[in-house]
Amino acid sequence: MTTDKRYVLALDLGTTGNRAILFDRDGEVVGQSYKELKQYYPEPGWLEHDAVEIWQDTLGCAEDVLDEADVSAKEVAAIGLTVQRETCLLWDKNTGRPLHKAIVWQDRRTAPLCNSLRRQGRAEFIQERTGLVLDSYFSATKLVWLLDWVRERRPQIDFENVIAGTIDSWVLWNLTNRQVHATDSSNASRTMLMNLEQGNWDEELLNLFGISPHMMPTIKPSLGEFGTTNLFGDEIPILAIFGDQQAALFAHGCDRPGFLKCTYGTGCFLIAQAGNQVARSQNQLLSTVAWSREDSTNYALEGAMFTAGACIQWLRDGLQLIASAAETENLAQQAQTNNGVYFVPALSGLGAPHWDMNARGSFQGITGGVRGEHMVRAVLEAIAYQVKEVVDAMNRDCENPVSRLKVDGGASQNDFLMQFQADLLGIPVERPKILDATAQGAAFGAGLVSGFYDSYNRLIERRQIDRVFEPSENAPQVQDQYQTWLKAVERAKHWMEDV
Ligand SMILES: Nc1ncnc2c1ncn2[C@@H]1O[C@H](COP(=O)(O)OP(=O)(O)O)[C@@H](O)[C@H]1O
Ligand SMILES: O=P(O)(O)OC[C@H](O)CO
Repeated sequence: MTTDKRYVLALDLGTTGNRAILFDRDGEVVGQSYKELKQYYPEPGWLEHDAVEIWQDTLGCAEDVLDEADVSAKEVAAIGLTVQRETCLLWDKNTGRPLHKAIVWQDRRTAPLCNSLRRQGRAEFIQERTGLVLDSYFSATKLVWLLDWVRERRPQIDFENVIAGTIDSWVLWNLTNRQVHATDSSNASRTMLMNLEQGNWDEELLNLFGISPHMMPTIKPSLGEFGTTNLFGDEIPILAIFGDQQAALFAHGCDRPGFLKCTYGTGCFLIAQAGNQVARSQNQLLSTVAWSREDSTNYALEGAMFTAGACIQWLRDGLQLIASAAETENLAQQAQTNNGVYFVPALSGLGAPHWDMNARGSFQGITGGVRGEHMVRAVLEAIAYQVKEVVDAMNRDCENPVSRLKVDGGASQNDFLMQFQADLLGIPVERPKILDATAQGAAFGAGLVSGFYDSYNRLIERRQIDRVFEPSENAPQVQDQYQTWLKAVERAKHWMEDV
């Protein structure tokens, strides 16, 4: 490693927005750039992203952060890429153009296809092969929908030129001047097409979904070589790719069984490290890849909750009840109680532990005295209640009960939410200074592969805690409310009929 290398660049492409962050040798942030991403809702329950916008914003954020920090590509040791998972697209490798907008992980349009596969008795086979619950959350049925759409609307297309991928593959392909069509095993494990035990595309699953193997990216180790980019003035190697939730697990130092974290971003994702053996849940949690190296794979158990920060975004953009996400904290404090209002955050159905694609969001318990701030508070409380459900499921699956919750992500900056979470769980909630653990994990990974960082343990030891929220005297009352919320959840389930 030459000494002119002073930084690692993390590209963190989330659901709500894309960011680029520069980290120095101490693992500290020296600059960042962020751009919110447009969300397209063409029909109820559908959500799309413009993959060209994702790529342009990725490039723009990376250029901005380098410019603003006055850093040249020569000084960047490596790039680490981390992305929203499952969201996928098809593109034409000759023109470089997507054939349709990307279908986002929250999109429910393929629920009927999943239900039909379930009726055909395929759910257990799929879960056994992939570790995943059969659900429209994952990429496989989204790719089926996209392929059908292309066959119908673009019959002239030559399918030999059509390739598929999750957001990491799309951005990597563009970063490398269309040279590298690859993904890493943490992202691949979320497609519902990867054999979890073997770490390769499963032929039977590709057949089942009618996906031709030539379309699929090569699966590589998360920590390893993904090619280089010369788009910033000099060659920079891309040395790590992770799904964003797995990147956060890496950043929190959760590299041994018994360690877990919860990221409060667009959705909320509780992930427990399982070590080098696939862990199977008895309680509707997912088995997934945490990350892989050339010679080893780490696995994890995951509770995926689809709507967390997304319902705050909805209060802002949909209901226009608030002007900024940050306002929710004061409003919830001012409200003092939820005034009997409970919110079920099933805006995209329910993930763990219910896996109900047909559930929809609801406010319940509304009476004449309810004001906006009670509804805001109910929304924040709901984020915490669903985490409690998943922690309980994790406790049933694992030997040692969760005794401390390490958190990160945009919504974890909300003090009301974090205190409410500590009260509800009755355990401390630990919030680090750097909330962008997803980006931090990608930077740590790429920096370690390049030799820019020499010790994972030292990086983890250096991370600083911002605040620990201890359960307060309100805990018993908050825990009582949880039972009422569970009642509200039961009423929101199975709302939609299959078409
Ligand atoms: N103070 C806050 N309180 C609650 N939610 C917040 C706050 N600030 C940001 N958020 C939510 O955090 C989410 C963005 O977090 P981030 O970790 O960047 O998500 P992603 O990686 O999914 O794009 C948004 O959905 C936003 O509504
Ligand atoms: O955009 P985030 O950070 O909420 O993460 C999305 C997840 O990766 C979806 O599985």
